[in-house]
Amino acid sequence: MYAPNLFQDKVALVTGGRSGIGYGIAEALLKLGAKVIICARKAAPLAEAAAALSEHGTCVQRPCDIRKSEEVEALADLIESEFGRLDILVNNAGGQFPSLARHISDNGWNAVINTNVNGTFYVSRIMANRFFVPQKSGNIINIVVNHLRGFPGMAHTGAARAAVENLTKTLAQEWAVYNIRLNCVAPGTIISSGLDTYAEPVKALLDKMKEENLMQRHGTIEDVANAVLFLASPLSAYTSGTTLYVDGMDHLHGDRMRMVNMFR
Ligand SMILES: CCCCCCCCCCC/C=C/C(=O)SCCNC(=O)CCNC(=O)[C@H](O)C(C)(C)COP(=O)(O)OP(=O)(O)OC[C@H]1O[C@@H](n2cnc3c(N)ncnc32)[C@H](O)[C@@H]1OP(=O)(O)O
Ligand SMILES: NC(=O)C1=CN([C@@H]2O[C@H](COP(=O)(O)OP(=O)(O)OC[C@H]3O[C@@H](n4cnc5c(N)ncnc54)[C@H](OP(=O)(O)O)[C@@H]3O)[C@@H](O)[C@H]2O)C=CC1
Repeated sequence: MYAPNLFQDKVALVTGGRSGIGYGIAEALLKLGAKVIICARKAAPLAEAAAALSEHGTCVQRPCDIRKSEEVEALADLIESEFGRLDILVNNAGGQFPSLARHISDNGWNAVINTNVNGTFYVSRIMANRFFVPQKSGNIINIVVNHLRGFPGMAHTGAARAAVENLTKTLAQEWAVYNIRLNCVAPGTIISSGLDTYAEPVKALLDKMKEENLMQRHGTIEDVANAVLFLASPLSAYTSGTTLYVDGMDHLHGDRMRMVNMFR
C-alpha cells in the first residue's frame, strides 16, 4: 500500500533486528528502498539474519549490547563509514520476563530497566548527536508495550516502558528544533519469536488473552511493521511525541489482573 520507493536514499537502524518484530520491521523498510543496519547481542544469529535480509536490499549488521554506550558509539562509527548518514532509528531491542512483582530480584529488575530504559536512551542520544542533530533531520520510533493500565505480571517492563514513553514526549519537544520526530508503537500480544521464550502456563494465559481480545486474535509482526512504516514516513509528518497502539484495543478492554491471578 506504500509507494515502493518510499524510503529510497534513507538509512535506517533497527535494534534487535535479528529476530521477530525487529526482523519484520527491517524487512519492511528494505522492501520500500531503505538501507538497513541491524544490531543485537548474539553475533551468529545476527549475521544469519543480515544475510537473509540482504535478499531485499542493502543490510549490514554489527553485534552491539545497547546497554553499553561504548558499543553503541562503535555502531555509530560503522554507520558513519558505511553510509555517512542515518535517517530512521527504530528502538526495538528490549524485553523482560513474566513474574509476579514480589518475586523479581534486584538483578532481574535492573536487567529489564537497563535494557529498555538505559539502552533506548543511549542509542537515541548517540544517534541524535552523531547524525540527526547535524543533519537537522531524524525520525525515532520506540517499540514499547501496551502498559496503559499498568502491567500485572510484568511490573518491571510496565515501569520501564512508561519511562520510555515519557522520554519520547520529552525528546520530541527538545529535539523538534532539529526536525527530529519521535513516537512510540505499543504492541499488544504479537505472535513472534519473543513469545516462544515463555513457559507453558504463560502460553495458556496468552490463549485466554486472545479470547478476550475484541478482534479475537493476537497481532502479527506485519501489524507492528506497518505502524512503524507510517511513523517513519512523511505521511506522519505532523505527528510527534505520541503513542500508536497496535493491540486490537487491549489497552481499552480486558482484565489482565484476573488472568494473572492464575499464577498465585
Ligand atoms: C506472571 C504472569 C505474567 C503474564 C504476563 C503475560 C503477558 C504477555 C504479554 C506479552 C507482551 C510482551 C511480549 C514481549 O515483549 S515478547 C519479547 C520477549 N523477548 C525478550 O524478552 C527477549 C529479551 N529479554 C532478555 O534478554 C531478558 O529477559 C532480560 C531483559 C532480563 C535481559 O537479559 P540479561 O541477559 O541481562 O539477563 P540475565 O540472564 O543476565 O539475568 C539477569 C537477571 O534477570 C533474571 N531473569 C532473567 N530471566 C528470568 C526469568 N525468565 N525469570 C526470572 N528471572 C529472570 C536473572 O535470574 C537475573 O537475576 P538474578 O541474578 O537475581 O538471578
Ligand atoms: N512479541 C510481543 O508480543 C511483544 C513484543 N514487544 C516488544 O517488541 C520488541 C521485539 O520483541 P520480539 O521480536 O517479540 O522479541 P525477541 O525476543 O525476538 O526480540 C528481542 C530482540 O532484541 C535483542 N536484544 C535484547 N536485548 C538486547 C540488548 N541489550 N542489546 C541489543 N539487542 C538486544 C534480541 O537479540 P539478542 O538476544 O541477540 O540481543 C532480539 O533480537 C521487544 O522490545 C519486545 O518487548 C512489545 C509488545 C508485545
